[in-house]
Amino acid sequence: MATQSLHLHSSSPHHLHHPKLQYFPSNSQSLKWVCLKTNHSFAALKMIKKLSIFAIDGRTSSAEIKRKVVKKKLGVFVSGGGSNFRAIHQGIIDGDVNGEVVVLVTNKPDCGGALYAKENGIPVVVFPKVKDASVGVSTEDLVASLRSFEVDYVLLAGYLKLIPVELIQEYPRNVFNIHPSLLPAFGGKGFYGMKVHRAVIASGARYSGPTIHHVDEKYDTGRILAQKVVPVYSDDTAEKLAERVLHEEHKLYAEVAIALCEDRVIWREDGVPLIQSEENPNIYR
Ligand SMILES: Nc1nc2c(c(=O)[nH]1)N[C@@H](CN(C=O)c1ccc(C(=O)N[C@@H](CCC(=O)O)C(=O)O)cc1)CN2
Ligand SMILES: NCC(=O)N[C@@H]1O[C@H](COP(=O)([O-])[O-])[C@@H](O)[C@H]1O
Repeated sequence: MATQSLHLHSSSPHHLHHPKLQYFPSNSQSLKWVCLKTNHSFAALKMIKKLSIFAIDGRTSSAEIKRKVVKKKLGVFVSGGGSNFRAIHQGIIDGDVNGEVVVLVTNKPDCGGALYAKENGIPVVVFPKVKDASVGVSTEDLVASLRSFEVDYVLLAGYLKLIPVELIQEYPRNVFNIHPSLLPAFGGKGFYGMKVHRAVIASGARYSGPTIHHVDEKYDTGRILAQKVVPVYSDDTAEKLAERVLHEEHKLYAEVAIALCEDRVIWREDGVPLIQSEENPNIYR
């Protein structure tokens, strides 16, 4: 593979024109890093700015480069089995998600997600306090705890309690949730777990699917970031539909986690979050 030096030019005030930052792409996939001469490469420039100045011996792939970027710290909230949490964690283990789960928060300290966290050495925080028990933290202590873990993003994954406004104010654009229907349909207070799928089937809807959205003060009213359509069949039970939707949830949340950890979630002027394409930074969805 021919090697080429990377001369960085940006209209940003932080010119990154460093003759010593030589990047020798080792495969065609890395070529996108070469000739960053337009504003659209600013995301890539930010990525590179985080890298130390280092010589690349020509064997380093862009995936290895990504791994040298500082990992994002994730705080995951669960109330049940935690299969979405495990899907995100598997994405980290596989090297696809450039992050780490630094804390698991739950209102059910014995749930499957909490047990998985303990088995994997991930600290568990109980919120809100369990009734009539000393276990659990206050809202103030929860926020302080997330800050102490230096959490960058809060990901709700089957968490069944209302996130307090104090946390949302502390993390104004950094809390996301997955819901098992195509919001705004079948969302809000009372719509969680199998209740959602039963309502979808009872309505006669022909399509359902997961939604990942920004979290605001109310249940399921935050702006939508990502969705995937799943067919609803005439003979579907709530359990069969739940299984079909959950399969797509795992893929969608891993995709969103990858984008978040690569700073590829961009906010439109009207407040809608978009995912910037990894292949072409001019494309958003
Ligand atoms: N501030 C926010 N908090 C939470 C949101 C949100 O969008 N904003 N999303 C929920 C997750 N969720 C749907 O995606 C959801 C979870 C739970 C409920 C609900 O009605 N809960 C019951 C209590 C259930 C229980 O304790 O077992 C209730 O509040 O009466 C609706 C939607 C997470 N938090
Ligand atoms: N309204 C919130 C809600 O219903 N969330 C849903 O709870 C399930 C948790 O499964 P998991 O614990 O295996 O990830 C998921 O289907 C998620 O969409």
